[in-house]
Amino acid sequence: MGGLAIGPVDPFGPLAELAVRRVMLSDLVAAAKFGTGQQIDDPVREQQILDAVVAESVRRGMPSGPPAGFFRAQIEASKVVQNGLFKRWERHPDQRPARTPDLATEVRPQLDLLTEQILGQLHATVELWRPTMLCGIWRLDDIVHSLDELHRHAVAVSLRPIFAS
Ligand SMILES: C=C(O[C@@H]1C=C(C(=O)O)C=C[C@H]1O)C(=O)O
Repeated sequence: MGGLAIGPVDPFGPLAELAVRRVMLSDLVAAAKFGTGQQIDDPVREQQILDAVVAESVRRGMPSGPPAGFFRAQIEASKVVQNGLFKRWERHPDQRPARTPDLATEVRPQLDLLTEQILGQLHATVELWRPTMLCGIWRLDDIVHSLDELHRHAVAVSLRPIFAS
């Protein structure tokens, strides 16, 4: 997972790291859609993801509410990045991606793999969940210091469900 500095004692560290990776993958999603004129929002795909998350949580014998909430936050965060990058690329054509990755064959399979890994980490931390949030003790600053403002904001959105306020 490359160089992200998260304390080894933090049980939510791997989950946070996966959420950051999903946020960063949104750049590829945005490039795929920008290059083909596709809409950012895909409610059908979102519902498929949430339905699969609920089904897999039930299959694993976990409550499905927190996982669904966590994935809703991941989807919101992805759209923060995609909307931000679309605006950036419209304003600055020189910053547009050089390549248009294929959403179905290249990008979504990576998202699907992260979904499985995130569900695994949610399962691994199930004993630590609280009624309203999954209280984390890791340092957000350590994860996001190298990111630009847009991606920092998106990470904050993605981690709201596990960030103790
Ligand atoms: C990431 C995508 O874009 C949006 C965000 C989604 C997500 O984060 O999983 C799903 C559907 C889209 O509304 C995508 O289309 O795959």
